[in-house]
Formats: sequence, C-alpha cells, structure tokens
Amino acid sequence: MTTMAQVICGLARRWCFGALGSPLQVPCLQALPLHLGRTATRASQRDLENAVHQVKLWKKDPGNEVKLKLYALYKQATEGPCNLPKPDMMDLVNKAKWDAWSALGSLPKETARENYVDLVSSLSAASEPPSPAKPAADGEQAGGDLVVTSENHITTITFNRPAKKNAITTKMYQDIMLALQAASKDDSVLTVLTGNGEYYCSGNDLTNFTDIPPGGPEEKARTNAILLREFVDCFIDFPKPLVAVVNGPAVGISVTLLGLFDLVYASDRATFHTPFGPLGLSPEGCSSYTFPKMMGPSKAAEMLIFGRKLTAQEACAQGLVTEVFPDSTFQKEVWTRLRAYTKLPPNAVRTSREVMRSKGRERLHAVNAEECGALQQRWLSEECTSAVVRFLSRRGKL
Ligand SMILES: CCCCCCCCCC/C=C/CC(=O)SCCNC(=O)CCNC(=O)[C@H](O)C(C)(C)COP(=O)(O)OP(=O)(O)OC[C@H]1O[C@@H](n2cnc3c(N)ncnc32)[C@H](O)[C@@H]1OP(=O)(O)O
Repeated sequence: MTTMAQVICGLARRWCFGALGSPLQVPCLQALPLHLGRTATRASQRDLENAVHQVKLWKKDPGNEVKLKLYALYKQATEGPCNLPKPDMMDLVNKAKWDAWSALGSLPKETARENYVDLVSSLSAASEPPSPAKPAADGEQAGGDLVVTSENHITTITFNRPAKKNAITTKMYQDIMLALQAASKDDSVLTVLTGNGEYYCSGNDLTNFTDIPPGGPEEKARTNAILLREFVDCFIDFPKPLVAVVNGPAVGISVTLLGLFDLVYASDRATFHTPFGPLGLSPEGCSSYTFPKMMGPSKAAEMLIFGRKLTAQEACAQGLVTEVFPDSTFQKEVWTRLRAYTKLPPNAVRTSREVMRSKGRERLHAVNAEECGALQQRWLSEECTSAVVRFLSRRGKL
C-alpha cells in the first residue's frame, strides 16, 4: 500500500531533482553526523561511542549546562541510575554533576544512550549553520526573512515574510536560535518577537515538510524532532524577559511558544489559532503543559485539540495575552511601555526572571522532549501528510 508519506516523499523528490537537474541542498540535514542515518530506532553502543568521539572534536565549548546534560546521560547510559552518596554542598562541581545524574532517576540505560546520541546530533547540526544570521549589533539590521535589530536596550527579532504571512522556514528557525543566542549575551534588557505586515506569524511553513532527505520521511521526521526540541529549548533557557508584540493573527507554533514568554502584548486585530486537529498534529512549544496551567484544562483542550481560534480579548481573558491594545495605537503604546521597562535595573530584572523560570525549567524540558517525540510520529501519519498535501494543492503548489 502506498502511504501519504510515500506520496509526499515522491513529490518532494520530483521537486528536488526537477528544474535544476540536481538535488536541492538541505544544509541542516547535510551537516548532520553520519550516525543519524542509522536505520534502527534505538541507538547502539557503537552510536554512543561515535557520539562521544564527536564531542571530543567540538571546537567550541558547549557551556556548562550542556556538559552536565551530557555527563548525566553518559553515566546513566553506561552505569545506570546514580547511587553515589550526595557530595557536600560546598563541593559545587561534584554536586552539580551528582544533581544532573540523579535527576535522570530510573531512566533506562537504553533511553539515556539514545538521548545522549540525539543531543550530540542536534548540537553538531546547530554548530554548523549554513549561513549564520548576523548577530545584532547596536542599531544594525540583518535583512531577509528574519530581521534582528538592537536599539535602546531592546533586541527585536522580526518575522519578515509578509507575502507568506510570516510562515517560518527551516532557515528562520535556525536564525531565530542564533538571534536568541546573541541576544542572551548582548546588552539588551528585553528581547522582543514581532511580525512585519498583516500577520504576526502563520506558524510552521508547511513546505518544510516536503524537502525529504535520502533517508526518507522517517529520517526527516527524526531530524525535525531533534531540531524542534533544540529550538524550543532555546526559549525555555533564554535568560532575559521575552516579549511578544503580536501585531496580527498568530497560528501554530507562534501561538504555542507564547506560553514561554513573559509578556504578550496584542493588537485587537490579533487572533490565536492552533489548528493541530485539522493538520493531524499534536501540540508543541510546551503548550500541552503551559496552556492548561494558565487557562485550565478544558479551555486548553478547546484550543489545542479542537483548534478553536481565540480573539485577542478571549486570549487575554484566558491569560495567554497580557494586554490588548487598539490596533490604531498599538505600536506607539507598546513600544513606549517597553522602553520604560528598559530603565529598570537590569540585574534585578534578570534575577527576578531567573527565579521565576528556574522552578519549572526541568519540567519544561521534559514536556518539550515528550511533545517532540509525539510529533515525530504524527509527521509520518497519513492524517498529517494528507493535510499538508491538501494545503499545498489548494494553493497550486503540487
Ligand atoms: C531548527 C529547525 C527546526 C525545523 C523544525 C521543522 C518542523 C517544526 C514544526 C513545528 C510545528 C509547528 C506547528 C504549526 O505551526 S501548525 C500551523 C501551520 N500553519 C498553518 O496551518 C497555516 C496555513 N496557512 C493558512 O491557513 C492561510 O494561509 C492563512 C494563514 C489563514 C492566511 O490565509 P489567506 O487566505 O489570508 O492567505 P493565503 O492562504 O493566500 O496565504 C498567502 C501566501 O502565504 C502562504 N502561506 C501562508 N501560511 C503558510 C504556511 N504556514 N506555510 C506555507 N505557506 C504559507 C500561502 O501559501 C500563500 O502563498 P502563495 O501566495 O504563494 O499562494
């Protein structure tokens, strides 16, 4: 039987090899290490050794948080659950290692091995971006589908694809990660996401599903799950207040991520729509946890399972939006407010933000991992591939 996944794979191959006569490049996939091509769903001992070797070749220090994650997963994968006595409180390094390992609880060795290999893969892929976005220097603008500016202690990341309602391409995901990385280190107090034109963002660009690598849809789904997890992790771990300036309708992942923002200011033209049901998808961006927490389980179910679209006022009543402004004065009022916030003592702002986020961080990472695992399966389902084919064929893209 031919599945829709095979149909879409076939179509994608036609496009890829079509007009140009050679395969179009998918840089983030090409940067992936060889072991991603393994066919087994479980990582083998050999995969683990390869991953360990790969870590040794990294030129850039991945930072303490990642190193702790890797340490913990490696210990769990090779020795099982931590049964060492807890180090002294003042023995900071060993205590941090012990904490990280113990936090894995009774995670099976095989899962830890798999997670280790996946983490190394995703970090290796991200460390070799095809064309790095320009970090935002003061007042500088990087053109293209994503514009990053930094002014008056506010770094602003703007979706800039108005003709496509600001749908997010694979490159935009990567550039957003780079922009967040840069913003976490620059002198800004606030980081803002907003959209150019009529829409805030129409979510994932549905053509992202069509450039199938040689390993087929399974490899694509697996790679996307790793990259999506890493993308959402960047929002979970971002150290400064994140503000969404929602200038118009928001769809899909641009809505779900809002649960990880500190402030969401919306124009009264904005709407909030997560059409996962019709698309054969399941929630991402930690919304399966943040939405029920903020609006209660049944309102969250209406949005995330049944795809009910909320107006800005409704979203505000549910706690997803902080405040709604008339569209005519939206930009002026919001930016005046944000500029006033940047005058607050930056270290206090950062500390308050950290103590608010730290309590839920581990939980958010676990939710993110679970959501990406579920989506990996969904992307391969006939329900999802049919929905994508429907969208693309209605717009004459097939
Ligand atoms: C680090 C790398 C990570 C990689 C990870 C990849 C995988 C991540 C997946 C994350 C999961 C996310 C879930 C979602 O976001 S689900 C939501 C997906 N979005 C949608 O379903 C919206 C689809 N679009 C629409 O329904 C409509 O276009 C609209 C937004 C309601 C607007 O309708 P309207 O009639 O006003 O306008 P048009 O339809 O004519 O649109 C104008 C042009 O824009 C194109 N368009 C719009 N949205 C998208 C989209 N999401 N993807 C691709 N293209 C889009 C549309 O085709 C028109 O183009 P055209 O002019 O060339 O025809």
